[in-house]
Amino acid sequence: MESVQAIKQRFGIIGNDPKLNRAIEKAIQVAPTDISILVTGESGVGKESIPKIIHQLSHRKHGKYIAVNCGAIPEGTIDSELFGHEKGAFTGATQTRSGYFEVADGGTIFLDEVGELPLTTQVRLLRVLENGEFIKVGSSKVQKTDVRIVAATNVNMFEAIKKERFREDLYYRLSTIEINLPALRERKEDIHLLFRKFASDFALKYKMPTIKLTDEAVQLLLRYRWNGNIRQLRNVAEQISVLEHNRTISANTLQTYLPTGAGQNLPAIIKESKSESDFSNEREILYKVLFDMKSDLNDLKKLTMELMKSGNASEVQKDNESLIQKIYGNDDVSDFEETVDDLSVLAIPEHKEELIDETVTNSDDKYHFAEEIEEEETLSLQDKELELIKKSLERHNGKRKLAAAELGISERTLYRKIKQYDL
Ligand SMILES: Nc1ncnc2c1ncn2[C@@H]1O[C@H](COP(=O)(O)OP(=O)(O)OP(=O)(O)O)[C@@H](O)[C@H]1O
Repeated sequence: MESVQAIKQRFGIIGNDPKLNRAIEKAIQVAPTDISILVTGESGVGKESIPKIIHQLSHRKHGKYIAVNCGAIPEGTIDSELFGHEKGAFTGATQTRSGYFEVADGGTIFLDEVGELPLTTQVRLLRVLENGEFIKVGSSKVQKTDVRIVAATNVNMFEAIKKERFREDLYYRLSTIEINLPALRERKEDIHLLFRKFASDFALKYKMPTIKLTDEAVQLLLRYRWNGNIRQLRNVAEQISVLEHNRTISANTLQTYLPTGAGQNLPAIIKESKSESDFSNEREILYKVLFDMKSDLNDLKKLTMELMKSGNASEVQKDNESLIQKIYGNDDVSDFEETVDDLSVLAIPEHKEELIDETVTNSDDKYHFAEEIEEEETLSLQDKELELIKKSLERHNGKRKLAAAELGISERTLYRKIKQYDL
């Protein structure tokens, strides 16, 4: 059996913390078995290395290893991604497609952010875990697969179970053995070690001398809370490596790279809250309004599509109560039915293609002009959206739930945006 030290070297894992060593040791022990593993720990602690170790040290190492980020796949397509679909199963399913569980037969699937799986997908997953069976979307044929599942989560699963967002039976089936990775703030000894490693990597990458922290800066580094864990430490090391001319970094300089939100354990410079939601100047408020409008517009688009499909306002209202509540606020929701009283206005024009053709041929210049303007606006809105999301996450110390509530979007949408913007 390979030693913990050898594994750390092989997988580029830095640190000597006993809890980290124990987690790696557990991964080595469980690898030869087919037991389902749940890797737990805050975001950015390095959970992704555990399934890789397990796969590489198992008899499945010549099989496929597929990592799936369950939070990043839209709810509507996740079943088809995981289990595949039959031709004609839904609009756009022009061909039969194999899902990850079919492709990874004989290998390992890593389900990252498993707590984000929709409940219907959880049922399918439970079946695979129990007897290796699954059914493609749109099919009635039961198929078999032999896949080892390693899942990971950074949310409190008991909370999710209590809120009925996660099935209890699936949780116990997934977490036969749990491997927990400690938060960076619990690994004080490793913080400076990791920082030095990242500083030397970035010096090499950017062909600049390695940055070095003064003793005071090291103390600050150790006191800081690192809510974003190793990912945040790495980002800070990269920013400083690129931006600072003076390669000796003082505590004051380091502090400018550390968000000073509440709970960050800093020699507190506490900002006074200026407004209810703390969007502190007019420009920000304006962006927030734009952001909200964009979100409402997307919600309205979704509702309109559903109305066009079903043609039945009260049915759509019943299925979308929370969305309607969100758009119409505390106003009487009968506004909604009034608004959509005349459904004919929503009918899709029968000669859609012809209409589009006309636009292109009759007013070619106008068409291109409109296209360019739209692109520019979209781009700048995207920047603002990114800026707002960053600010909100900073303000809430990386807590997505609070940031999503402040931004008025769902946690899933926020999660996708974090991945999209690589935050
Ligand atoms: N011990 C370590 N040594 C060196 N780099 C590490 C270590 N642990 C994590 N990293 C680096 O930190 C970053 C975050 O790690 P990773 O993506 O595995 O975190 P995670 O816990 O899976 O986060 P999330 O829950 O957000 O997916 C990666 O760039 C990874 O390479």
